[in-house]
Amino acid sequence: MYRRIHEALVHNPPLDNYDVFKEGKVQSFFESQQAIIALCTYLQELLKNIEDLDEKQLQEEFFKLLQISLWGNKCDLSFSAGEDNFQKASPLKSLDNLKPFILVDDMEGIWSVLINSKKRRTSKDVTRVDIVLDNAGYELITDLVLADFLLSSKLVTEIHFHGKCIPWYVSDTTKQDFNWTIKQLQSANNRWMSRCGMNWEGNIKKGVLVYHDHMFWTLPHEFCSMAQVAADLYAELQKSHLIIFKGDLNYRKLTGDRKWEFTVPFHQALNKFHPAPLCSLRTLKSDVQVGLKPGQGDQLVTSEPDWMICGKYGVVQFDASL
Ligand SMILES: O=P(O)(O)OC[C@H]1O[C@](O)(CO)[C@@H](O)[C@@H]1O
Repeated sequence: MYRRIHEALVHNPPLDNYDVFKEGKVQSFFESQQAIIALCTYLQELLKNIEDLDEKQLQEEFFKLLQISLWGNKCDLSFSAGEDNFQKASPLKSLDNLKPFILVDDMEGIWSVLINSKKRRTSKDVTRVDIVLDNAGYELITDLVLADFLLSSKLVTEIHFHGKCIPWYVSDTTKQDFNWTIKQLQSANNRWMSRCGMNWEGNIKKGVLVYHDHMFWTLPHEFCSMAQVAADLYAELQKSHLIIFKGDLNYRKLTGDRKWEFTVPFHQALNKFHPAPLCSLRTLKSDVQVGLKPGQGDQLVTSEPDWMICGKYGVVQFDASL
């Protein structure tokens, strides 16, 4: 459907660049303004003392921002059928209450990759994290905040974002959305927001924050076929130390969208897709889930029949093997 909409527009200049979902995405950004201010303020305060944080404190901050990025995935215009589901509550205050809804928590494994690579790094080495983006609006801000923290803490030296070439699943991020968001922050009437926008623009200019897009992300293939279907993209991802896949649709494509038993290991469901250590930050909106403990899924089926599609639960799921 999204390709059809794109096709209809692309053949009809001057509408060929028109994004029919732009209005919804812009509204989602402005409706989440208080949450965005809270996040930008938190980040700027954190950056003031980032050099003084010890390893434990750095880990705590990383876990917080990773969870913020996970729950940012609740804000999605395809899930809410275009209806209002913006981030209204303060994202930092709600983290403790949301913790019980994380069904798989592999944050420690992700941390090990980052801290070990920081410790091993010489001044010439690059540590690269790739973030395969999902929704624009509030979720994208959470991803940019996480990226800024990773760079500023020197846990990594480069962040590569991957977005969609055409408007997709209503609110998915395109290059236009990415650039628009950074411009909006720069010119915002709030000093912390504008400082974030200026820093991020600076990081783009320095080449440590890079935006990529590729048609593969809007083709129907499961990710285990990437090496054959899009060898160039697979080779690009192989340069990464950690790939973060955001959102439900990416999870479906990681696991081949099959009706797996809940206890099947994530590694098995990836079906040999291992360009680099990878993780998924996803709130559950569709009926595929792997890597649960025995009985965990069955218990939820009984207590909450719509647990897989209601967007209330989340996973931080990691696979290290190559
Ligand atoms: O933006 P996300 O997290 O990828 O969610 C998209 C999901 O929303 C839906 O469009 C509706 O739930 C699913 O088909 C799809 O997997």
